[in-house]
Amino acid sequence: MVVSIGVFDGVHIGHRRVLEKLREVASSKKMPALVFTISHPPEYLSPDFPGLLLSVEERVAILSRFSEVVVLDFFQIKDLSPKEFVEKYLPGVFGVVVGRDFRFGKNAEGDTSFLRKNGLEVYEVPDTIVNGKKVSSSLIRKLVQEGRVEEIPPYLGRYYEISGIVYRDRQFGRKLGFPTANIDRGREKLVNLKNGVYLVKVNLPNQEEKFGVMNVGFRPTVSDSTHVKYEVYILDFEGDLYGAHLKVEVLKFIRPEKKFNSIEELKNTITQDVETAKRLMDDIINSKLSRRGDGE
Ligand SMILES: Cc1cc2nc3c(=O)[nH]c(=O)nc-3n(C[C@H](O)[C@H](O)[C@H](O)COP(=O)(O)O)c2cc1C
Ligand SMILES: Nc1ncnc2c1ncn2[C@@H]1O[C@H](COP(=O)(O)OP(=O)(O)O)[C@@H](O)[C@H]1O
Repeated sequence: MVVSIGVFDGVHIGHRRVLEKLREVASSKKMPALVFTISHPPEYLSPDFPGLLLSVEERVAILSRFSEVVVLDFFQIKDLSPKEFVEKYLPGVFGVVVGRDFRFGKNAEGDTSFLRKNGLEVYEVPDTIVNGKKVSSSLIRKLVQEGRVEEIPPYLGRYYEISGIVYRDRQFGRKLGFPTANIDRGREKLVNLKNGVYLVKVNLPNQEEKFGVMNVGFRPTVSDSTHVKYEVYILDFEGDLYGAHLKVEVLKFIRPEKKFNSIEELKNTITQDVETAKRLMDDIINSKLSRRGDGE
């Protein structure tokens, strides 16, 4: 068997190169491939850690498109010596495909030379560089936190996406004329987008895709909560989404969140946000159509 080991948070294009190499080595050796994904990075324990890009379930769902996947609980492996790690997880393994600087075990004492000494073939995949920068989960987390979502696709390989179950709230949105699906992102500590309004594309449970406007933040006009809320007003949609699982691609930052002096001002601004979103949506649709017209 050939394995890959790492956190793989985000499953970005650098991770994808490692996964492609894993598949290539496994098929050339006619061996099965397996990814060990470590539930959390060591930085998770630091108070400064901004949060994961994906929940472990979301990550496993993406990794499963490339290979069989097994989750290693970080809290169970973090104190193993390199020798204990190899004995416990790598018996019978032929080779290991990892990124550069791969470390494992207690105090990150294990490295690729330790693996080689223990008879394993090691395939090290070089760093992936985009725009002169090394692609990394921490670089993408920073772009998410700064709301720079349009800059994310070259590193992540797709737009940043949030997902979760739609929950019921106090139903003020529909009174305002803009019902919003509130998304519960789950219990995991996930990175938060900068507070503000975004153009998004929503994947509905029936696989239909709709554009929308998402507000991320505390809703200072109507609440004094400090819990970050994710809520989406879906364009050209009517229906009940309570309990549904939504995936939301975050395409563009529109404006920061504001505290308005009246509900009327809030309502007028949301009306403008919807106009802005419709214009941007038309631009996206037209640019796709014209690209198709170029005969690509
Ligand atoms: C496009 C959009 C932009 C929003 N912008 C703001 C904002 O700048 N400030 C704010 O306090 N609330 C903002 N909100 C949140 C509204 O206050 C919230 O949707 C409304 O109070 C309904 O809340 P409910 O989910 O509790 O029913 C925005 C909502 C949407 C859909
Ligand atoms: N265009 C739409 N965009 C988002 N949600 C909608 C839309 N039309 C209907 N809904 C439904 O309305 C609910 C949101 O209404 P809202 O009054 O904001 O209530 P709540 O405070 O419970 O979120 C959504 O969860 C969904 O079920």
